[in-house]
Amino acid sequence: MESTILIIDDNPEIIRLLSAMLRDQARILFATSGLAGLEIARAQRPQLILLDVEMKSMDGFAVCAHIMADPDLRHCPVIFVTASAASDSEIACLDAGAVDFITKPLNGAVVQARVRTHLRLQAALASLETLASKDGLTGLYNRRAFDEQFAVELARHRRQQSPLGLALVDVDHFKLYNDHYGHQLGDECLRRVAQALADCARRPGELVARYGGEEFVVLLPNTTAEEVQRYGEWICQHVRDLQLPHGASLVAHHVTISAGLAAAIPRLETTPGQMLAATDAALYEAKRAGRNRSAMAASSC
Ligand SMILES: Nc1nc2c(ncn2[C@@H]2O[C@H](COP(=O)(O)OP(=O)(O)OP(=O)(O)O)[C@@H](O)[C@H]2O)c(=O)[nH]1
Repeated sequence: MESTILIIDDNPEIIRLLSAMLRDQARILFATSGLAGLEIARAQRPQLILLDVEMKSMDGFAVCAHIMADPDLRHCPVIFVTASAASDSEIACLDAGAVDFITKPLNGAVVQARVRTHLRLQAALASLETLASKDGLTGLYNRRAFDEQFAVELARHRRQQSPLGLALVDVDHFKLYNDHYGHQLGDECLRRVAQALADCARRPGELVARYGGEEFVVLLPNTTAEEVQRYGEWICQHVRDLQLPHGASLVAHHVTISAGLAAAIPRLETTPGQMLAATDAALYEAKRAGRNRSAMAASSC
């Protein structure tokens, strides 16, 4: 994927020069003021920002402070472009959160080398982040990523007093599936169920994760109890519709799932652990009632 670099400088001549130096390395965006630059950065999420220090209305340090304070932007590396080569000005740039700085007059080879290094580092970091947040077998988010997002969403729904839905999904008689078909086909079955759950996540913000083993968890933002109940029925049907043979199942001839469901407008004292426990109890109830179905948590969280 081609990288994107945002140049923020109030001197169009510098923008033209930098663009000419870097156009073979990345897609170039530019802004001639700090405010416009921040807007473009939020909308386009560039891989690197080249930021002029000495701008008139909002200087580079102020822009950098906004970038560092924004959770969506602070991972984007900033290289300051400055006319001053004095060491206290270098230190000020690095202290402000920049990863590097380039001094004027601009030297094409130096600019290209520094930018290349930071784009490489950024790409390596992005693939490490993917590795750290995704489950290797299914490609879904892993439990760590889910736990992080769940905490964020719970706090947001508490603030906005809107209902947050949660589903805990378990493949029925999966031990028997493994015993019958072998571990490799068991893995393939988990991939197919994971894909089916991912296909059912259609609303913005819905997050499907592998919770562990043959268990999956789904976060359903702004979803009422009735909607969560319908969602539960829908995913059970969707997995039934896959018609994956399960010759050893005690409930059907094909692979089925059970789902525990909960929805709550979080109170001040509601914790992720409480909501998960309520959902887990509902999953237990769905299993107890015969599997191949969903059940709603009885208690409000
Ligand atoms: N193939 C495969 N099997 C896994 C994986 N992770 C966990 N399992 C298996 O999933 C099975 C889960 O078994 P149980 O917890 O007894 O659940 P179950 O057989 O589905 O029974 P119920 O949930 O009560 O319907 C175990 O046999 C695990 O070895 C995996 O990544 N791949």
